[in-house]
Amino acid sequence: MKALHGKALLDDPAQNKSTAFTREERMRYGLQGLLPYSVADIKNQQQRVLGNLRGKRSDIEKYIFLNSLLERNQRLFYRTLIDYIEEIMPLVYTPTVGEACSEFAHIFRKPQGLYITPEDRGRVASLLANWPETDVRIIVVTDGERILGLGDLGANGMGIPIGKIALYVACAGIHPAHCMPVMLDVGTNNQELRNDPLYLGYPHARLAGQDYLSLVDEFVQAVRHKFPDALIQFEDFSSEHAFVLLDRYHKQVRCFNDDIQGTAAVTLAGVHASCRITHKQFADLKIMLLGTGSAATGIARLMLSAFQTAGLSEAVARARIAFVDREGLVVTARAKHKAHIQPFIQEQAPASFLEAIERLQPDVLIGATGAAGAFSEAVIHQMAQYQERPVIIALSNPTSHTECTAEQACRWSDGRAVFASGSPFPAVTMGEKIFHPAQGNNAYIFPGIGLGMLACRATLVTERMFLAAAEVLAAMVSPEEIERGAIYPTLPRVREVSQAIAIAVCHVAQQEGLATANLPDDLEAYVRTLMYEPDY
Ligand SMILES: O=C([O-])CC(=O)C(=O)O
Ligand SMILES: [Mg+2]
Repeated sequence: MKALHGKALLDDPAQNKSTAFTREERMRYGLQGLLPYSVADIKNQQQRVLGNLRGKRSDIEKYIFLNSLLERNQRLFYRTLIDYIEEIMPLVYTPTVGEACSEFAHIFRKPQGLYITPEDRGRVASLLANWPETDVRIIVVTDGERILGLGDLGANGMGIPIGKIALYVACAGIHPAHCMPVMLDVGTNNQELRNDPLYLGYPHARLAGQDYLSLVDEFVQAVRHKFPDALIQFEDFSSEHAFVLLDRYHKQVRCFNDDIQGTAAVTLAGVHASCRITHKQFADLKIMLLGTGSAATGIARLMLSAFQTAGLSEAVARARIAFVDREGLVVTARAKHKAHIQPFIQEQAPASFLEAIERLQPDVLIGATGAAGAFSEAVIHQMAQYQERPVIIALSNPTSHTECTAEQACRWSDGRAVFASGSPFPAVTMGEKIFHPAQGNNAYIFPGIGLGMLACRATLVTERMFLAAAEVLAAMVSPEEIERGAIYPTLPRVREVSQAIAIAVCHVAQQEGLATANLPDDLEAYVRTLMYEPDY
């Protein structure tokens, strides 16, 4: 790290300690006179941060405040995020990050991350060379076409890679200097954005076809060249591009798609854990998925492998997974199907959503539609009619797009639903009982995958790593959490979860012959040494 002095030191977010510089440091670094008298410590500074934060009237103001803290004092930001994760994660991630993306061009303060546009074709490598860090290990990239459940937000989607990177640091202890958020700003088809005089992105229709693919290719190749140890996380692409890009790169480059694979692993973990509440065998479950996008398809694919691992034949496993969309059960009789769900289409008579629940009587209902309210009262009733403890997982983000709220799932099932959701919900009180809904967000998975990849330097990310991550996560749900009806650990345990997932990733990488790092026997201690603990 460059040795800075005086005002430049106070202006560097990675090195700034502000009022916590000691008298001795103030003398050594030419800071005398530049700070008020009192010497604070990080705990003391945290109290000031929390006071200011809690005084803000709206979540978006809190987001802006926290983001400027990150730009002033990285260690204080991360220390506070880690120590108060239940309070602060929803402000830097879902749901607030959704609003922050929608408002991105209006609340913009200071550039963060790397932007690549079609005008940079042919010189993407030189853009990467402008990045101030040299040892990049984690890249989160989006093209902004499907931001959470909010659709095409163009370059406003930069909020997502920034938020995901904050979670890599807070939830898995990846050092901030190893992380790079990237916006592949290929334009937007959101006319309203393009008409906004304050819009900051490339103000044209989206690149398509070969023009699009060749720009992504150039980016991926430039990363390989400039940052050969980096893992690329694809985030919030349209489903179509998500599958095309994953197919194109996953056997060549260290990469994964979080919406397909991360969401699948977190969901699989929740389904596994739910069996401890419902007292069912995993291999006996029937799963119904609402939605046919990247998340739903990713879940079906991973679930299929998990069922086979549990001993089912491929045919039997397939028959346990049903898709429903706007038109009802997805069956062969219907005219057109998306290629990626082809393997899961059932040979059955058509049925509406409610009829499909009646006919198939699924144990688990999973929503990944982006369609608010898709789990209506009638749907939850129908699930509760056939299952003593229906498992309802409403994945869509942000909260405004959730399939149903925790309160709805609880009330409409007479308190019997086992519920989890992508965005957080507060506890629900019903009579004497308090329900603690768990958050089934890929934040429990991707940070640990990244940490594991950083530890073992595997050349590729594989499905077995996500299966292992799901098993680890499910096994970490404590008896007390299960007792409370939760199918995920509480958020303050997320660093412990990420560490365990990282170790599992190392094991899989070794078994699959993909690890290139020399790993010591005591992986637990080793992984812990890699985890950044922000402090002065
Ligand atoms: O960002 C999140 O909270 C989960 C996610 O990947 C998505 O909804 O696209
Ligand atoms: Mg996403």
